[in-house]
Amino acid sequence: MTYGATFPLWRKAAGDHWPAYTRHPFVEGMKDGSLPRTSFLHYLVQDYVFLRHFSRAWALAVTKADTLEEMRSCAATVHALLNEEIQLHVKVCASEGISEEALFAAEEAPANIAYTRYVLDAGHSGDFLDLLAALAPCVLGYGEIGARLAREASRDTYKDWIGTYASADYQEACASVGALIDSAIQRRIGSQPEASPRWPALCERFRTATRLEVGFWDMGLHP
Ligand SMILES: Cc1ncc(C[n+]2csc(CCO)c2C)c(N)n1
Repeated sequence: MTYGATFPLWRKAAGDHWPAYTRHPFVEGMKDGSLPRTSFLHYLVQDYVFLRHFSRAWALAVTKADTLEEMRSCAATVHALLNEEIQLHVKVCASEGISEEALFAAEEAPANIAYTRYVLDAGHSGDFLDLLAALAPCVLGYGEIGARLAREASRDTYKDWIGTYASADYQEACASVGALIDSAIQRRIGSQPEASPRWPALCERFRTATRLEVGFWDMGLHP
């Protein structure tokens, strides 16, 4: 999956942290069905909390955008997160006897706090590009993981999760976030972004968010 021109460059700059995230033992456990259900449910409850804060970060992106088109794209993501992606968590947890009230009241794990507050700070202390670089690993990494697991999964245990991120809808959302990043980069630092003095800091944002994704899977695996 390339999802545009910028993402493959950022992914390469993240080095070994990228496969540590997208091929984490938690992911491989969903692939072969060996991931314990308790780990998955613990992850889902934390992810519900994660999505609330992640929605706030995309809402911050609306305020950091320069054009109406950028604003629309970020606002559409806020809508999809709050009204669609969170619903999957509510549904799966309900079927396991975890109520929405319990989800809302869940205590946020330190790795979870670290990740979302890092992304929010990237937006508060930086501009639209800093924020997009911190948001990108989450959105596009799950697109990559979903597409690969749909091809390689050997068990159906986690097929709903895999199906969500492998779906044409989600893959299209990734393509449009990739296009949003490319046009935002072009608009602010031009067609040779790697030559921009801002480039190393943007790669660093992406790399750090990728490391925080690894920490999130670790947290899921060892509740
Ligand atoms: C820890 C963690 N990382 C990534 C995602 C995936 N994700 C988060 S928001 C979003 C939609 C657009 O931003 C997607 C796909 C997740 N659920 N939990």
